[in-house]
Amino acid sequence: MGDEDWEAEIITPHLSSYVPVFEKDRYSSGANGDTFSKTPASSSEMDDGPSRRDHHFMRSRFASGRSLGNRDAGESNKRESTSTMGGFAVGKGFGNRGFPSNKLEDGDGAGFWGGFQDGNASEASSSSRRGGKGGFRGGRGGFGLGSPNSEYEQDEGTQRTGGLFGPRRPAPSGPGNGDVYPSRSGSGRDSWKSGAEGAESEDTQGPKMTYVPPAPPEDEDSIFAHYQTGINFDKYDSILVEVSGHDVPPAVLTFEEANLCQTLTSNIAKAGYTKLTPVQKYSIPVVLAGRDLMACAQTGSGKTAAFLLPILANMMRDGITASRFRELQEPECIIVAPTRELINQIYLEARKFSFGTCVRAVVIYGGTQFGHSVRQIAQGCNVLCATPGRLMDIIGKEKIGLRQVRYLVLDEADRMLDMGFGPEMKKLISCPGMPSKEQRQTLMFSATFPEEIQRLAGEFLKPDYLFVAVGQVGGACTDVQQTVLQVGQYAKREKLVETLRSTGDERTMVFVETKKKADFIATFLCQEKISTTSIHGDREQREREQALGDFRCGKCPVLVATSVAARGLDIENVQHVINFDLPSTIDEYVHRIGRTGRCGNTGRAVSFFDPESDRHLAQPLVKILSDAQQDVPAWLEEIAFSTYVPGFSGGPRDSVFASVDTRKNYQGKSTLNTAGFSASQAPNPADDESWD
Ligand SMILES: Nc1ncnc2c1ncn2[C@@H]1O[C@H](COP(=O)(O)OP(=O)(O)OP(=O)(O)O)[C@@H](O)[C@H]1O
Repeated sequence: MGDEDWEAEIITPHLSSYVPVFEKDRYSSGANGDTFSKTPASSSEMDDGPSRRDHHFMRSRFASGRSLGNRDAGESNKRESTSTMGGFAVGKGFGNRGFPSNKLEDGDGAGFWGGFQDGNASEASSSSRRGGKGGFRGGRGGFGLGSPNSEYEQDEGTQRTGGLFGPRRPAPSGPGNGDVYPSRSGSGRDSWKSGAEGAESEDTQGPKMTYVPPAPPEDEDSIFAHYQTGINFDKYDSILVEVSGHDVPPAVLTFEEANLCQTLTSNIAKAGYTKLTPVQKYSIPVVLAGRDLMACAQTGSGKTAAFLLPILANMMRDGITASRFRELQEPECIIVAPTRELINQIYLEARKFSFGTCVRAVVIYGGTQFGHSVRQIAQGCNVLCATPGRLMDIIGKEKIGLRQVRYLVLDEADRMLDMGFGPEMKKLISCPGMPSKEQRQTLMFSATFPEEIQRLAGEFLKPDYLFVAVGQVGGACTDVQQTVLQVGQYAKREKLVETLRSTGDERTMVFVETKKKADFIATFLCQEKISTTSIHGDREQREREQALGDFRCGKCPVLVATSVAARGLDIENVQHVINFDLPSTIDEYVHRIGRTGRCGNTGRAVSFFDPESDRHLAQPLVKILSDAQQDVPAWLEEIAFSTYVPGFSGGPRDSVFASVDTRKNYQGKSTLNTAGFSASQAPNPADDESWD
C-alpha cells in the first residue's frame, strides 16, 4: 500500500471499536505528500491537545516466517538460529476499555497489571481472563492525561532534541518545538518552592488530575512474580568490571556473603534471585559501606536491586521511623526516575524486597490525583519513589520533610541530570532541610553515562564517590542481536509489516519518533491485522495502562512506542525491538534495544536506517555494533566513513567499558575484574594507567 493511500485506508474502520481520527492538516507534509515529518514542525503539532485516541484491534494470525537468528552472546561471532516463530491468535478484538471505578475487573482490565506470561498466545488470553491475577512484572503504566508539561512529555521533548549531549539531529528553533523544555521552575525566585509550585503544572495549572491508579495486587504470589533468567545469565560472570576511586570495598560474590538481613534474604529467594549479577556484586558492598556511587551497567542487568537491596539492608540495620499516619512524613530514602511507569516499576521492586519488614515504600507520580499521592504518603513513608515534578510539588505542599533523607537515588541518572530534569534535581538538593551531600548517600545508576553528565553529577556526589563500570560495550547488551537495515522513509511501513510477519508471535516493541506517528503506525498495523497497541505522551493514562497491560500479558504482542518507553521498562518476553525510526542519540538507541535481551535472555533488534535523516548516527552505530561483535553492514561503514568526523572518539566507547570514570586526576586505584572475582581476588592486574 502506498503512503498516499494509507490515511484514506486508516480512517475507514474495519471493526466497531473506535479508531483515531486523523486530520491530514495536523501533520506537516513532505514534498511528496508523506504525512510524517521526522521532526515536528512545531510543538503545537505535537501538543495540540491529547489525542484521546485508541486503535481498534483485530483478531489476527501471523504466518510463520524466517527467524532473524539469535546470537549467542559472549561466544565469538558465531551465530545460531532460534526458531521463535509460530502462529498466534491474539484473541478477541478489543478497543479501549478503561478501568471503571479504577478497579481491575475480571476479564477486562487484565491488562493493567499484566498477566505474567510466557508469551504463548493462548495462555495470554486465558490469563487476561483471569483479570490480572497471574502476577505481574512491576511497572504499572502510569501515565498522565497528556498535560503538556508532564514529565512524560518532557521525556519525549528531550528525546526529540537528543538531550544535551551526543550526536543528534539539528533541532528546529523557536518556541515550543520541543527543543526547550518548559521550565518547571517558575520565576527562579525562591527556587525550590517556585519549582514546586510552578513546576508540576499538571497539578497546579493544567487540567485537574482525577485519576486514582488502582492499587497493585497484594497477594504474595503477585508481589514475588518474576520471569526466568536466560541462558546467558551465567555469562555475566565473564564480564569485565572496573571499580575506580579510593578504598574500594571488596566485591561480594554471593547473597550470603553480602550478609543482608534475614527477611531481605528470604525475599530475595522468593523473588527467584539465586546469584548476583556483576553490578550487584560490586555495588552492594559500596552502598553497604556508606559510599556514594555512580554505576554504569548494561540494560537489564539488575541495577534496580543493586541499589534497593543495600539501602534496605542499611535501613533495617540502622532503624527507621515506624510508619504511622502523619501529615508530614520524613522518608529516609528518595528514589527518582524519569518516567511514571519506571518509577512504578521501581516501587514494586521496593515493595517486593521490603515485604514483611517495617519499611514502607510509596510511589507518587504526575498525572494522578494529587490528593491520592498525599494520602499514600500520609500513611507512612520510608522509601519515596517519585517522578521529579510530583516530588517537587509534594515537597512544596509540605507533605514531605527532607531532614531524614539518608539516601538519594537517581535512576537513569544521565537522563535525570540532562537539561530536562537537571534543573529540577538541583532544586531538590537545595530544598530546605535536604541534608548536604556530605550527610546523605547519593547513588546514580544508568546504562549510559556521557562524560559531560558525569561532570554535572559531581555536584551531587561526595568527591570520593566510587565509579563502577560493568563492561561490554558502549552499554549495548551483547545478548541483543542487532541488525541495521537501510530503509528509506517511504518504504518503512512495508518493511515493518514484512518484519512483523516474519517474526510470528514475538512480543515486539516498535519505536517511532513522535506521538502522532505512534498513533499512525499502531492504527496502520491494526489495519494490517496485526494486533497492536501504543504508548506515548498523548494517550490518556487509562489508555496507557491498558496498552502496557495488554502488551505485558500478550494480548497485543506489538507495542508502538515513543522513546518515553525506551528506558527501564522490564517486560517479560520482549523478544524483539524494531526501531522504525532511529532515535536522535546513540545512547537512546542503547536504552531502546535494551528492552529486549534482559537478564541473560536473548533478543533481537532491527533498526531502519534512513540515509536521509540518520547519517549522523552512522559512526556511533558502527562503533556500537562492532563493539558488540555484531555484523556491520558495508553500506553503513561507507556512510560512517563519508560522514567521518575527525577526532570523533565515540567518547567513552573507545573503552571496553560502557562508560569510563571521567575523573582524571584522582589518586585512587581502579580495579579491573571479571565479575566472578572480588576486587581483592581479581585475576587481572589493575589497569591504573588508563585511569590516571
Ligand atoms: N540477581 C538476579 N537474579 C535473577 N534476576 C534478577 C537479578 N537481578 C535482577 N534480576 C531481574 O532482571 C530483570 C532486569 O533487572 P533491572 O530492571 O533492575 O535491570 P536494569 O539494569 O535496571 O535495566 P535498565 O538499564 O533497562 O533499567 C528484572 O526482572 C529483575 O527482577
